[in-house]
Amino acid sequence: MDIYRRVKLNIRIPQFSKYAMFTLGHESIQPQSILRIASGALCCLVALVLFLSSRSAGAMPRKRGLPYVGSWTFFTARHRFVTEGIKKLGNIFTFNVLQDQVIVVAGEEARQVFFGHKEMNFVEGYKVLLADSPVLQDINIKPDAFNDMNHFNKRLTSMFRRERISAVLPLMFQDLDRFMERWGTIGTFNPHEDVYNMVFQLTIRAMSCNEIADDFDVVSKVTQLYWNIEEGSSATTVLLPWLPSKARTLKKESTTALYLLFKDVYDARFSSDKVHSDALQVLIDEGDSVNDAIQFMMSSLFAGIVNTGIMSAWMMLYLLNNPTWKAKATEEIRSFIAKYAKSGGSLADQLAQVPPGVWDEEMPVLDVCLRETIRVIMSGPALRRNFGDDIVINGHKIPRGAFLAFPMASAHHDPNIYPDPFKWDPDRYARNEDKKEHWAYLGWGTGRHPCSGMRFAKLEVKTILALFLTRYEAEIVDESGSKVSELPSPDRNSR
Ligand code: HEM
Repeated sequence: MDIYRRVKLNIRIPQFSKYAMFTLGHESIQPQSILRIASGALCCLVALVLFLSSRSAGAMPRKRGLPYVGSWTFFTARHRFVTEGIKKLGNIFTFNVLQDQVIVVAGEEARQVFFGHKEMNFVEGYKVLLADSPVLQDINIKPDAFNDMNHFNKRLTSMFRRERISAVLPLMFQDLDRFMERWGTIGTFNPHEDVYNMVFQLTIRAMSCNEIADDFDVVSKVTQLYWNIEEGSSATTVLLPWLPSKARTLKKESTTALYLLFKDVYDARFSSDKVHSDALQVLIDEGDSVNDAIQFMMSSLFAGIVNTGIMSAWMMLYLLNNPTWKAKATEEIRSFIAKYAKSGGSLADQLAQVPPGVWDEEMPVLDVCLRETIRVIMSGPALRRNFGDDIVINGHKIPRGAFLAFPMASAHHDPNIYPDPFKWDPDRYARNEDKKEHWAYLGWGTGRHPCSGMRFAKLEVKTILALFLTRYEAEIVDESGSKVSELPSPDRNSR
């Protein structure tokens, strides 16, 4: 049996002042100062007419942006841009990004169309307005069959078959064990770094290849390339794709480096007789070409890591800050160890003996804690593009080709659905608060695009928390080492 260890979690406090100042300085002041430079009463009159016409009956309220590029803030502080827009302009408003129209919609009626209508195109919405997932075409390589989301979802299903999870679960616990060993028996760590890194490790283990997952240094290299690519998707790279920039060059170089790293592993497999049983082998066995296999491994990193990392880190913090729920969660895990871990070993070995079906379906306490963590934390907008005919939402026409943004916060933080919405309270599901309106809970998506990685994401979060809670006594401290009794709010505007 492992000895208990003590660890202090060092949490990073977000810099709110930066965002507050930005609110005043950018979106609202800038258009007025331009008017002032143009000077005079005529301009003021024009502004007044524009303002009044945008509010007249039937016209969709409009949030004005900068000349030519449109609403830059949508890319730099998306959550604030959207929630302030709804507060000022109501449950539908529009703005421009270059020549494209984006329409923000909120409310129950909007949810039905946004998530349920067959012409609301998921891939186009994210591709154009987010553009952060690397595709091989960016580096002039053509995948063979990996052309759409269906292909990716089909391969994810193969990865998450129960027999595959049974095979990979012990390796995931070995990874976590090795990772936590590096903390020693006492010390501090930052969950927003170390927990993300654990998620990287688990994702690479389950969805790429053992050659990389076995070597922490190579995993770190992949992690660095991942963040380079993420940073290469800034407002500038999305809005001004023709503008040469350091970020874009770094993104291209990192995508190439990631491709070559995966390709070396793929090629080495063919010159060796060793039998493998990892995700890459599943892809090879399913007949994927080298480029399709690499595109899958790259996409799985970008589909899964950020959300899973954020939710695992915040769930750890919420549990440590709520002794009652922490005790319930720890008890739940211990009861399964007692029931299933017959052959002993380290805590990691014992947890690996709990069957996949139990992780999937029989952990109501961890499930409800994760559900609540996602509700509180997930606030940014989901994105779509209308690929069908014009449709009507909230009394306004959504033209064919328009982009749509639906802020998750408009459901998750609506006090009429979830009273005291920023309070972390897993008991609210026993009170059926999430059943008050249709599709009031969106944490795993709904309608036509529910999350296809949900089962694996839940497994990752639970394995990290299970080993952590049973192994450590922990408290939360700030950067100066003082105990924190109230958690800071998440930085909702970071990408
Ligand atoms: C805690 C972690 C996660 C959360 C909270 C989460 C949440 C979501 C949400 C809300 C959506 C719907 C987005 C929309 O409607 O615009 C979604 C879709 C999706 N997620 Fe996740 N996700 C997580 C982890 C993962 C992982 C680990 C993977 C795979 C490796 C994954 C793969 C996907 C895919 C492929 C879709 C699109 C499905 C489709 O279009 O059919 N997710 N996820």
